[in-house]
Amino acid sequence: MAQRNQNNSTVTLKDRLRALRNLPAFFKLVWQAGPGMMLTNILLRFAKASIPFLLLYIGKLIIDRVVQLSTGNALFAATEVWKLVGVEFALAILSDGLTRAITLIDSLLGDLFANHTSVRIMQHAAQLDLDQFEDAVFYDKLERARQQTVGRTILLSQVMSQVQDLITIAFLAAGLIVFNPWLILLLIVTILPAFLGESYFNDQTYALSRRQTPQRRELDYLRYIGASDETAKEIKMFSLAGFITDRFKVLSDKFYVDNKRISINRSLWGTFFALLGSIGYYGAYIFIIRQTVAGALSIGELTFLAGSFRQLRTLLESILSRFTAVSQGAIYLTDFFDFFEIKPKIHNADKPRPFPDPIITGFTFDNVGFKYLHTERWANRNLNFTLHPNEKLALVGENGAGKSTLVKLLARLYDPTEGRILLDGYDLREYDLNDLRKHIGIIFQDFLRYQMTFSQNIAAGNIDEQTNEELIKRSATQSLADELAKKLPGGYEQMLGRRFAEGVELSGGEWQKVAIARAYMRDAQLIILDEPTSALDARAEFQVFERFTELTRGKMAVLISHRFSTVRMADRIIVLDKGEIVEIGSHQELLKKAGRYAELFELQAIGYQ
Ligand SMILES: Nc1ncnc2c1ncn2[C@@H]1O[C@H](COP(=O)(O)OP(=O)(O)OP(=O)(O)O)[C@@H](O)[C@H]1O
Repeated sequence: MAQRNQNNSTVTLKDRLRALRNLPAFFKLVWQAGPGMMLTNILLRFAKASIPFLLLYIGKLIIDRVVQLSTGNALFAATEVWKLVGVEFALAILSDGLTRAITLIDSLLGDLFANHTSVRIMQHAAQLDLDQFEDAVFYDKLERARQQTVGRTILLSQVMSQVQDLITIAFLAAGLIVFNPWLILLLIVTILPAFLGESYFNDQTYALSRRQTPQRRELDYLRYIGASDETAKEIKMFSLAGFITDRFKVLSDKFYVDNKRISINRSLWGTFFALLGSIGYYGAYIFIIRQTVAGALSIGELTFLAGSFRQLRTLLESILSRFTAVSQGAIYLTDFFDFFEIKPKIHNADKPRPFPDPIITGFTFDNVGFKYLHTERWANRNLNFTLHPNEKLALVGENGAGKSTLVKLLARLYDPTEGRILLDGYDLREYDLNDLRKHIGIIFQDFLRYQMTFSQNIAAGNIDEQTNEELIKRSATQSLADELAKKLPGGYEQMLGRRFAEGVELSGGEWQKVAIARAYMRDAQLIILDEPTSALDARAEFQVFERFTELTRGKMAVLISHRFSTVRMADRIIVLDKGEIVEIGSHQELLKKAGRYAELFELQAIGYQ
């Protein structure tokens, strides 16, 4: 793919020409979106390309015959003129029909292309790593790629029209060359300034649009927090609406001013260049008239040549300005293809090791350390421990101690920055990523509240089983969500959330029960619960964990919780501080040790008194 310096927003002619190399890949995508339609489009455009020349030529024949008939010099019958008029009429109708058919197919193909590429973007985004989603540069690329799905459909008709116009020009130019090749030169000289002006302003627009990407994302974000069901509560209570709309206004006004400056310049220069074009045309026109008056041309030839010249001018002008638009489109395409060039760092081993079922020795952290992208601080460091089969491990520590990071490493959402995690003695990276994830059931503290049905919210834990009502019901029963379903008017088919019609909003704890059911949807060997019970009332949490212990018997489990009543149920507890393990042992052992755990435990006990 054409590459360009990401930090440099100015575009050279070389960049433009290089960007044209994106076109074959682009057309391949269009072809994949709708092969039949693309072929029809090409054929129709070929047919349409020949019509302007035919119309002019038949016009010339008609005029010459009419002149001869009117001066009484005709050597043919008057009906011949009517036949020609009939042919011209048929061609005019055909031309109109072709234009409509082409426009229709362009727009249908455009829709297909937009759908096809949106799906491709979603598929590709799904393969990428979590840390790529946490990177602003990545979001800029994603945003630009998304813009291309709709924006580029116009490129398709532009390139096709370009080819069509080139064919029409070839026909018309052949006629002019026979008469006087200098006219063609005159034509090009008068049009060139317009072309250069057009390309200059396109460069400016593109550079501006690139510079504006982060602000455009900010505008989208402001639009979202300014008016959405998830944000309305807080925005109202903190009276943030004014703050948000002011920021929106400042940004959008700046957009407006920047765009206005370019648009005005473009339109002033455009007027001047159009004037040059008109001077060229009338120069040629005068020349043709003089030739006709001198008797070197017939009246029919006069109309044919003047018509050809006028049409050529329009066509050349649009071809040249379209060239800048096409190369511009091709440059935007670089952004689109750049997005597909982003490859996940976390991927499958070439020959993955078969996943152990059952796991024999467990997961071993061997001096594991991890730093998030673009940060200098270690979120986890010097982690050395083994999670044994059948073991229930709890992670405790203050906010930011590195608990969630540890479980994300375990699930290979990130790979360690140093050290390694072993599963049954082999690096986690040697196993198939899908196998690993299939054997892990994980519920995050910031789990998703899908604006879908109750049943789909649970099936999300194992979407292959989305029609397995029995499994869904059993999982719901295990997480106490089943009682909730009984209270909902739509039962398991109840739409949840407020975003769509007839949706019912749940309380924080109710959502957690639904989310926990997802963990039971798969027969995972390791279940991780990252604080999903924080909003449950004391009785519900006790019941959830009582069942959890029962249901995960024979399995490995990792729990993150700030409630010691829950934590103490674990076989072993790891106490983390600033990313490192400070203590490890059972509840009793750690209490006896009278260290950090005992201190935190005491603090909570005092709080409950
Ligand atoms: N996506 C991220 N990018 C950069 N830094 C992060 C990211 N997620 C977490 N951190 C940082 O890593 C450190 C550990 O965070 P982590 O979420 O693992 O803590 P935690 O112990 O789970 O905290 P809590 O109890 O508040 O959930 C924190 O200092 C946090 O700021």
